[in-house]
Amino acid sequence: MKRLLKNGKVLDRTTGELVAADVLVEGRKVAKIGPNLAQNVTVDQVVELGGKLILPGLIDMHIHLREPGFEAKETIATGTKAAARGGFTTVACMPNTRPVTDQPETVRAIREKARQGGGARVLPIAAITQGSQGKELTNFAALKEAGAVAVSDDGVGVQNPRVMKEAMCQAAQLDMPVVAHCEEEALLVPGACVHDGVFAEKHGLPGIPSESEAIHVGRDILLAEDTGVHYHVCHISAEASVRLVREAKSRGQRVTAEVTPHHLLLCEEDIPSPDPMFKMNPPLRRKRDREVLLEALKDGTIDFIATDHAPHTAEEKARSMTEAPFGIVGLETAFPLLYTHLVLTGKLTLLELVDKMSRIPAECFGLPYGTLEEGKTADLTVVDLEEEREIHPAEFLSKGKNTPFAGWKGKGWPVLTLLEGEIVWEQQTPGV
Ligand SMILES: NC(=O)N[C@@H](CC(=O)O)C(=O)O
Ligand SMILES: [Zn+2]
Ligand SMILES: [Zn+2]
Repeated sequence: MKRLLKNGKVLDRTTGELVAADVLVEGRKVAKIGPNLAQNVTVDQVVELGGKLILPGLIDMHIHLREPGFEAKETIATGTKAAARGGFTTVACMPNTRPVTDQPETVRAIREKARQGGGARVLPIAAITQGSQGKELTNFAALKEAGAVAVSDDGVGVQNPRVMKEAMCQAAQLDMPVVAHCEEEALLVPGACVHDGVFAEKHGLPGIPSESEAIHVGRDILLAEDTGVHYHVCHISAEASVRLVREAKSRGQRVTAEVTPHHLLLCEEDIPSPDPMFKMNPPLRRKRDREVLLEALKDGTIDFIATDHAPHTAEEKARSMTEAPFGIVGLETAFPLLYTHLVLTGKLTLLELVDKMSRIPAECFGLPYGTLEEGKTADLTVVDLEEEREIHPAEFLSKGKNTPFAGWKGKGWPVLTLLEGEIVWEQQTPGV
């Protein structure tokens, strides 16, 4: 199958400018990129792009697909469709399912289901400890052999430093990244649901202090130092955590970090009222933290963006601020939100944003995706940079409608997504 994406634009990596180009897809690969390719080839299908932007398929190294066990929140089928609609072609899913992804069979089952569902490439992340209980390590070698790309107990922090140290030693031997949800439970109070700051104070809500994150970041950097492990910090949110990662990187330690769109765009001051749509872990922190996260993303201290797409049911999110589960969805809004609020405002260049959502996560995890190049896998996302649209959660393909961004307007909507040369999502009616 030969497919020509005609009259598109691509990002010139040397100038950062948009240049007119066609992309010829042959089978699973990008065969050619250049102007007016139509003159020289016969193809099976021509897709007219009308000047829209062709990007490498986006990569999200932190999402929750909820299957097995929590299919009311999301399934592999709905989550990967949501990914495709958001322009993501590769997603890494966290192991806090039921059962927890702590067995090779579960890893294989997720990969098999994802292959059938077909919306996006799914890379399972397996648990560090059995049941993510923080006690007994899982069998990293067997999990890797089954296809796990990393280990994480996301959802909870590994409380015992001895367990974490042993995990790092074993992961280093197998060259598996240790992906850490950083949270020290000894610093938490029951019912803690928002940052321990002005909003918590105003509404009399129990707060989550920044140190509960940073103390694990610091601890883990120390523990990882002599092991040579690739240590990755999930959803970094606090200034102190950023400072610790920066120091580790300055010594050449193999530490990476991700930040979510919501921590880049929102802070505690933006929470209108005690509304569980603004409840996520880690919480929205101070304005100062948000500014530091953006600076750190720009200067490379924070490597890339991951959504932490965390779907929950309407019923669960209708509970009170202390009772509702943590987490918000992100796959279907990440690119337009960040394009509109970081690129169009001049805080990041388009090339920076795209790299931090494709090339860099791929490089950090050694994946052969994330760039638009001849000869590479044809994972592609076409984006409309012009049309402004409003976010309507009812239109999400994800089962989760839990977003604090409902009603926000933006540009930069993905309109066409190709996975290994096949169209996996295409926008039908404008405005949907
Ligand atoms: N981030 C969240 O608020 N929630 C995540 C868990 C997690 O990522 O720690 C979830 O699984 O719902
Ligand atoms: Zn987490
Ligand atoms: Zn998560």
